[in-house]
Amino acid sequence: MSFLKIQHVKKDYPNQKGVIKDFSLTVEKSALLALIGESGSGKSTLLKMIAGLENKDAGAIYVGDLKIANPSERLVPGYDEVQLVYQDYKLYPNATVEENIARPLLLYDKAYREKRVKFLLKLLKLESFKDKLPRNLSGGQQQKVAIGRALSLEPELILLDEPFSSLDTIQRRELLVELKTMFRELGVTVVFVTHDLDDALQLTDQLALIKNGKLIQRGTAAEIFKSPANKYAAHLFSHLNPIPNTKDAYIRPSEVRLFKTKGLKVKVTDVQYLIHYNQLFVELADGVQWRLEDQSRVFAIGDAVFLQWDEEAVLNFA
Ligand SMILES: Nc1ncnc2c1ncn2[C@@H]1O[C@H](COP(=O)(O)OP(=O)(O)OP(=O)(O)O)[C@@H](O)[C@H]1O
Repeated sequence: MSFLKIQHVKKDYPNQKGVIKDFSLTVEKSALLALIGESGSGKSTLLKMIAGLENKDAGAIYVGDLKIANPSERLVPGYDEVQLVYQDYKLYPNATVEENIARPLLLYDKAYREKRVKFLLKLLKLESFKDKLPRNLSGGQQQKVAIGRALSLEPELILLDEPFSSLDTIQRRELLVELKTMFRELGVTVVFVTHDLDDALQLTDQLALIKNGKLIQRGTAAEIFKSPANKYAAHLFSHLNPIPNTKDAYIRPSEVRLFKTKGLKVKVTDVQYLIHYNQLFVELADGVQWRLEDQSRVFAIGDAVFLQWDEEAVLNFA
């Protein structure tokens, strides 16, 4: 059953119309969903509206049975049930890790507070850092404390707005894998905003693609890879080679087979050594540039390569 329901939400800013355009999306309870879109597509605005921290112009948002009101309708904006964590989420600099996580629980019973904080420190593997100040932690540990603080009030929905973008790739990937296990254990529902498909796939394979304030496609990574709704969705997964003499048809580099004879003849203009294959930059007869994957690393600059692919692999957007 749907847990988060976003129904026909619209948003204009005074100087920017159509930031969110008739946006509808549902997310199941305990699901982890990545909301992917390029910069300025409206991701942060949407998350803030889900958290009740930004006014919507139209539509409705429900978290379970809770109808999210606009901040203009409430004395204190936001909800304990929905926690938003973003990159600049500030920890209290002069409070320890333990105190930072306990802070939202100050009004709760002491025994409950201590039990909850102990549970979260263990869950986040921060027990041995509990007496440290944020500045003495790594970036990844600081983000875990921020997540611990967001989890302290037992929210049902966690919204992550690119909170890990300041971390290096290795730290970020490790943290995402760790968080995935933790979120699953807790059964909390998560919407993770990112513009990076690789990051999204570390946490989940449930994707929603947003462009210019509109939902482009919703599905698993495999579904969207196989049947992308448009060129934008297809392009998130890989480079697209335009097929000559077609209106809007493309083939992915990974779908093109390379031969020394027979097929479409192209010439190698550059070779790039990548981890799993050599990336070839090639030129077709009419000057069109393509990229190819040379798995056996046999072709060099100046070589002629002959290409073949299956018709079923062609992506047609005409
Ligand atoms: N408070 C605001 N007032 C006016 N315009 C805003 C405001 N917040 C965002 N915008 C504009 O709305 C559009 C969507 O912004 P938003 O931050 O939601 O996008 P985003 O997809 O999260 O982008 P990014 O990935 O860069 O954070 C942008 O064009 C932005 O300039």
